[in-house]
Amino acid sequence: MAAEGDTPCWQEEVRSLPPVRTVLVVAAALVDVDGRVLLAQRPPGKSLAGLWEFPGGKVHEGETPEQALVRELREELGIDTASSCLAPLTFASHRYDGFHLLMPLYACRVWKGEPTPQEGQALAWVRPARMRDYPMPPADLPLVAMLRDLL
Ligand SMILES: Nc1nc2c([nH]c(=O)n2[C@H]2C[C@H](O)[C@@H](COP(=O)(O)OP(=O)(O)OP(=O)(O)O)O2)c(=O)[nH]1
Repeated sequence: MAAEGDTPCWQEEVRSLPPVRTVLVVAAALVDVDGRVLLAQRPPGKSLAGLWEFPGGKVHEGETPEQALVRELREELGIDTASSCLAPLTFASHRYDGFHLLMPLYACRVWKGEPTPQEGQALAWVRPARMRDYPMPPADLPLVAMLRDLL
């Protein structure tokens, strides 16, 4: 066993951080028949503008994560899917300034309609091996490595 003081994870743990609220955001890796994943670019004016993300958004009061994701995919991309078409894949847990993001990522391979930007955002179908070419929020970086193994 490594000594606690020698490991980077331990160093991070002992830093004293002020308490913040945890925000639950759900996201989808929409996977097409060629194994490509849909990324959306965050529009100007939003936090993390210009970075590429998995479609999704915040879970509202009273919603299940799956209901929230079905709603977000309809609102953002104009597609319909169902809770039963969402397979839990992995999650991100990341401290931002002012809040802590907890983001389950679901795989979705079945939906109705053609994903179309409903909010002016750019879309790109990207192979997991090419995602490094698309700058993503810091919370997403561990997910990219996992997607390469999981999909
Ligand atoms: N949908 C999505 N959000 C992500 C990803 N990675 C990541 O850090 N986020 C963050 C960005 C936002 O802070 C939050 C998603 O919030 P949102 O999409 O519902 O709302 P928003 O853009 O208005 O967010 P904000 O301006 O209030 O921060 O999660 C991702 O891959 N997909």
